[in-house]
Formats: sequence, C-alpha cells, structure tokens
Amino acid sequence: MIEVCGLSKHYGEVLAVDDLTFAVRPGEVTGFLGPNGAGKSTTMRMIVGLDAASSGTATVGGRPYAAQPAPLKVVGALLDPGAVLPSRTAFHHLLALAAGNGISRSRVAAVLEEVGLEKVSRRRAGTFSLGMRQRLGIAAALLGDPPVLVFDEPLNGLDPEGIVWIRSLMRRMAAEGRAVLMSSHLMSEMELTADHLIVIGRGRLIADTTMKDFIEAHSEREVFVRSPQAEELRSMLGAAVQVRTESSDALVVTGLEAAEIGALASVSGVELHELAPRQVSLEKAFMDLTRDAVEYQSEKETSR
Ligand SMILES: Nc1ncnc2c1ncn2[C@@H]1O[C@H](COP(=O)(O)OP(=O)(O)OP(=O)(O)O)[C@@H](O)[C@H]1O
Repeated sequence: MIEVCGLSKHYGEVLAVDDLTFAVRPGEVTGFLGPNGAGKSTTMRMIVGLDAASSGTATVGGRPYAAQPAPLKVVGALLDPGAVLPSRTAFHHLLALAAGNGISRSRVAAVLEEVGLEKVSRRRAGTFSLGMRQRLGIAAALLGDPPVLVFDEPLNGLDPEGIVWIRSLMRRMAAEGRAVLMSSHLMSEMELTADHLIVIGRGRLIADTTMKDFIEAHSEREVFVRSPQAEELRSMLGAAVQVRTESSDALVVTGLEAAEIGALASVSGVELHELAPRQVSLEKAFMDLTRDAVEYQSEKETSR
C-alpha cells in the first residue's frame, strides 16, 4: 500500500505538488491521471525517494522509501527508462541492480523472460529502441518481486502488441494482490486497465474514485437513436432534452433514458431502427473535469 499524506513539492516558485493525500491499495490498478505538468511524475518520484518532499509524507508499506532496507523488494518503479548505462548489456544492468538488493541471478533471467527481452539480453542497452528500453525498465521494476509497483507512462514507445502486454501484466500484478500505480495519457487504455483513479490538476487532487463512479459522475449519459423519421422524433423530444443530429437518420439524445425515448416513439408511431445507451468514455469525462486545470493548450483546440 502507498500512502501519500499532505504531500507538497516546490521547485523555486513552482508549486508542482500541492497538499496531496491519497492511498494506492493492494489488489487494484490505480490510474494516475492529470494534464501535462499536473505533478504526476513529481509525486511518483517522491514516492520512490528520488525527490525530497517540501512537506508531507509518502510511505510504502508504512515506511518512507529511504527507510527500506531492500527497496527493490518493497516497491518496483519505472520512472525514467533512459536511466540505463548505454554500454551495459540488459543482463548486466539488471544483475547490478539485483546484486545491490540481495536478489539472485536466476531472478534476472526470469524477469528478462517475463518482459520478452531474453533473446537480446546480451546486447548493450544503448542499442535498444524506446520500446525495448521501456521493457527493460519494467524488468527492473519486477526484479525484487515487490508488492507495490509504480509505473510512469509505461506505454510510451510500445507497439500495439506491447500495449496489450502491459494491460495484461498490470491486471495480473493486481490480481496477485499487488498495489499498482500507473500514469498514462492514453485514456482508452487506462479505461481498460485501471480499477481506481486518482486525478490531479496543477498539483492538487481533483478526484479519487473508482473508474465506474468517475465516468458516471463526470459525464452525462447519451442515447443513440437511428430512425427513418429522425426529424419527426427530434421535434417530439422537446426543448428540455438535448439532441444532436449525427446524420440524416441518427440522433444522440442527452437527458432521457433509452426506454423513455422508445415509449415516446411507440405512442407516436415513429419507426426506430436502433436505440442504444452509449457508454461515455473516460477520455470525455477526464477532459470535462480537467478543462480548467489544463496549463498547456493549443489555441486552435476544437470543442467536442
Ligand atoms: N526538476 C524540476 N525543476 C523545476 N521544475 C520542475 C522540475 N520537475 C518538474 N517541474 C515542474 O513541476 C510541474 C509538474 O511536473 P511533472 O513532470 O511532475 O508533471 P506531470 O504531471 O508528470 O506532467 P506530464 O504529463 O507532462 O509528464 C511542472 O510545472 C514542471 O515544469
């Protein structure tokens, strides 16, 4: 379990993390979301002792990272996949980490296999692609078989097969009872991977909730309707209901349940070809919630 309590970080004038309090529980993947510059990496760096907090605490298993006798056995982290000596082979990079933490040589071979790098383990890390470096970083995080995992943007540079692999790895790690904290800007993947969400903006906590509740609470439900009499249906729905025309025979309705639209169509003799409640995406819910916390935005942003 990770416990963050009143955590803040100043970089000179910049308040990168502002009084954050949250917990990352075992048995779940917790998605860590926020616009660019929100403070996600800084928070993760403080959890694993790479940055000192200006105030507040971050503990793993009840202790700060610096007080862990064998840190890799308590928390595994992928924060900066570039942090590898380019002249070292993948095998020797992991072996050096293992030696400092009382981890066996056979475990090095096992994690190389787990991340699919066993065939290139004798190649120098400097020759690795971004995706391969990412896999090597994940191998390092898994090395001590820790109960807590922290992954900052693990999907960066991965191909579609790699992205699916990360999803199943994260799910498996959580199913084994580990606490997994993962940041990503890929909302569609986050939606498939995370059980719980911590959302921050400008260093402050915006939401700490389950994925399901987050989506339900931060977006209106829509119903997709296809009808050869779409215009007729539209005029019947009235002004209190929001209706968007998607095409000549399709409407998207907000403010009524599918059953209510079906009943209305039925009594009016309007023919329906499709009537489907739409699951609103995490992406839309996230963008609606964090609109005011976005620091870096294109002037030509299209509103959707
Ligand atoms: N070493 C540093 N020195 C000065 N400012 C920093 C430093 N590291 C981060 N910051 C600032 O702290 C804020 C939070 O940055 P951070 O990298 O934690 O955000 P993030 O949520 O991880 O962003 P992204 O999604 O773009 O990776 C930003 O304003 C950033 O410029």
